[in-house]
Amino acid sequence: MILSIEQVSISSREKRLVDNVSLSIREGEWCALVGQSGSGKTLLSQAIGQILSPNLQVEGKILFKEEDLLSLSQKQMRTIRGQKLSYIFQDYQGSFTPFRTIGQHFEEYQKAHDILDAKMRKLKSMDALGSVGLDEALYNRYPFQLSGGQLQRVSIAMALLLSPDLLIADEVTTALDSVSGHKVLELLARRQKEIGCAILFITHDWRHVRRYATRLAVMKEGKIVESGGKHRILDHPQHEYTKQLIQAAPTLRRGLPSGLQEVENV
Ligand SMILES: Nc1ncnc2c1ncn2[C@@H]1O[C@H](COP(=O)(O)OP(=O)(O)OP(=O)(O)O)[C@@H](O)[C@H]1O
Repeated sequence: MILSIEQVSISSREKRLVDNVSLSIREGEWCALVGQSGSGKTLLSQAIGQILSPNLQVEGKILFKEEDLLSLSQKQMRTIRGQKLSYIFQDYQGSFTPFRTIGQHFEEYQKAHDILDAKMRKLKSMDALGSVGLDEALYNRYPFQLSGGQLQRVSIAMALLLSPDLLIADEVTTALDSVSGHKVLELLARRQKEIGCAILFITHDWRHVRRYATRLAVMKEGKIVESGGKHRILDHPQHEYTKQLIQAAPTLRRGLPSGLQEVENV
């Protein structure tokens, strides 16, 4: 296992928001985390990298390559984030500083991870842009000069720059139109194969679960109610809530077994 979340709870002063959750992710797998808004998916993913808001308390264990992340200091976590564990968020705009070029973002990211050779940094940045199908000319552009899809591709390039073992992708296509979203995910799937990282993929879109996930966990009101192989869950959901979610998903109601690809209008 690359990641074992063991009996993790997250609480604010008033309330327990994530309740005794356990979940494991294997090397190289694509694990989708689904569930209604407010069920605690984002909080759980933030607990992994210790980027939870300071008003929240977390208990339990999060073993990442056998090491309990919850026992590490912020300084130790900074070396893990980016190098071994990285994030892509829905709000890709917020991940970029408007008055810095794409190249400057790449520069800072690498300097923060002790890549001290300037030539090497430039080379890696250009390579990374190429790896997500973007023209090298974008290096000198500002974020506002790129489309949403291009910016999200830059986010992917940056998140994968140091070949992490685990990528956490939180609703990364929600802010994109469906064509751009589709391209971004196809690219992510290709890059995942090349790098071999595991992905924790938070989504509301069952088409994406069907197409990309290998495993699936379903969250409801702070608990994981069901988890397992994608085909098992899509074809034979056990929990009533999972059944309801699948029934409500328009493209899955047509009754295709999960192994069959349907033609999607994206
Ligand atoms: N810093 C915080 N303090 C108190 N409550 C919070 C905090 N952050 C999130 N919450 C609450 O925790 C619950 C879970 O939030 P979370 O963002 O993890 O849900 P989610 O499943 O990711 O939802 P969505 O699918 O809409 O993104 C929500 O009720 C939210 O309001």
